Amino acid sequence: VVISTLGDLVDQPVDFIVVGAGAGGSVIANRLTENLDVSVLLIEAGGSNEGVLDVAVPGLESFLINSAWDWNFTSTPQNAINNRTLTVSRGFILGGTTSINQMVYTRGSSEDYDRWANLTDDEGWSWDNLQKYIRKNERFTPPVDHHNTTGQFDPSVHGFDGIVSVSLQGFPNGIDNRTIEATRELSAEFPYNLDMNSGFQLGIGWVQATIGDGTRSSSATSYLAPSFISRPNLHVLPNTRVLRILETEQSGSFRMVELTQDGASKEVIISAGTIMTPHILMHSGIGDFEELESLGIKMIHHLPSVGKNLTEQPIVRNKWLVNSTATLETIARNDTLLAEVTEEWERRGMGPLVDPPSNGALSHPAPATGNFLTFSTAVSAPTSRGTISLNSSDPLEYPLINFNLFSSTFDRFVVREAYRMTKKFLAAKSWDGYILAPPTNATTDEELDEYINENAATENHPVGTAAMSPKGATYGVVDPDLRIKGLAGLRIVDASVFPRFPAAHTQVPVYIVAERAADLIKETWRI
Ligand SMILES: Cc1cc2nc3c(=O)[nH]c(=O)nc-3n(C[C@H](O)[C@H](O)[C@H](O)COP(=O)(O)OP(=O)(O)OC[C@H]3O[C@@H](n4cnc5c(N)ncnc54)[C@H](O)[C@@H]3O)c2cc1C
Repeated sequence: VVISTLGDLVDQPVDFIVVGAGAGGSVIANRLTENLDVSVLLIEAGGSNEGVLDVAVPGLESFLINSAWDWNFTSTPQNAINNRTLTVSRGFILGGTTSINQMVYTRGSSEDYDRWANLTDDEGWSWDNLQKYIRKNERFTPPVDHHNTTGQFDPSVHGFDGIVSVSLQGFPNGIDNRTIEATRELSAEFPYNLDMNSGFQLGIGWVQATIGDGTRSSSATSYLAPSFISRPNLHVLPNTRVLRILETEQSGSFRMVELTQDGASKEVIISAGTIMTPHILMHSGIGDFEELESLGIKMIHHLPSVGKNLTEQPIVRNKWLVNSTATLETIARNDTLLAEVTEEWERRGMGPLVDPPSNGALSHPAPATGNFLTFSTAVSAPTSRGTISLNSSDPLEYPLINFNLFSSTFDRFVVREAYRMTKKFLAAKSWDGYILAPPTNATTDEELDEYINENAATENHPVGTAAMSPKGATYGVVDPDLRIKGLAGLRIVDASVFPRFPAAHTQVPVYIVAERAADLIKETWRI
């Protein structure tokens, strides 16, 4: 049930308070309230997703960046890329960042999760042991154009009964055949991969996205769908920002959030995401004492790893000029055409807006001239590490976000070599007559570095600022069961707990973590 103030809560206190209704928090709120005897208060800083057209229409995703549904953070100047500051988008709305993201569905490789199991000393995080959670999350559905998908994915590795809809593209793209042809011609270096979500993801294949019937499937439309959000034991409080978590009378036990008089009788679960989770912790006195002391924040629990290990994927969006007008720039530049395709989506649920923006950029504003093939190169498992820190004791002020992008020379090497590989791929015969000009004439390492410095951005996939480590380790923020080290009543369930990247986009890994976390919480409380 959606409530507008805490005063609407009648049966206090609730069993659990969940902070943040994004990928992690929505899963926890849903799974814990499957048992009608368990009550949950889910608090979200942003507003409702109901009726927001740009959120629902996959192809309009770029209109959400820097909108009212974005926290609109900015990074600190990044030394390695000419001291540029970078836009940091995070969803400020029910569904969190799953309501504004690009919807690409990738899990990462089996080795990524097996590495998590090693790093945390907990076999429960291995690829094999997480399979049931992958299935609980995923509902693979036919694409909206009902084209024949045989040979475009491997049904044996997918879940068909989960909650978040996933589908292949629902509108043909001008580069589809050229791309598949190129994997045939250059199969040694660019092999066709039937399904990148099998646990082995090298190669080129068809994109899968969190879309059902041509509409975004976010954690709000899935885990908080009407049949769930109407549960009498689930209280959803939007438009409410949590400033701090408060200690109860019993020292070392955290079961209150600032704003409430009566806290949670069992646990508070923080799911505010990689940027805001450490922010809330530090303002609550949980962090590096030296840093907290310098800001005059009351120190409660010394945990120096809070806010450290910030890991982000650098990306360069390489725009190749093409000999075609059938790309998204044509729509983005023409308001009448944009209105037409939006109407087609609203009337029939069809057309070019049923897929995430790709092949060109439906960017806002569109480039004045030219049509482009955007061939992005990113470091999916970067080695640079940054920090989230505070520069004020005011919890309403945004934290300092320093990715330290390219502080590791390895990451830069990867982006340079990846760009060189895009050139090889686009030299296949299937692209003849299509490519008109490269994004840059740079060829040497030095020239490419300058191109990277001017064009690198982030994938908006920050992770790792409240990382898991083995039970008893003197580093890390949470144990492998996601409880904060040394404290009672507090768990973290979001992308901040990743000890390292799965080499993937990040929503699915968060869903997987949260599905397992819900079981861990149920086990603890036998509910
Ligand atoms: C532009 C963009 C494109 C992306 N594209 C993809 C993609 O294609 N595929 C993919 O897999 N991933 C993508 N991602 C990333 C993915 O969506 C996130 O990694 C994922 O949603 C993170 O989940 P989370 O639970 O950690 O945090 P979030 O989903 O961000 O949820 C955190 C929630 O907590 C709320 N919150 C924060 N602070 C407070 C507070 N103090 N009080 C109350 N509530 C608070 C926030 O408003 C938010 O709702 C993209 C992200 C962006 C920004």
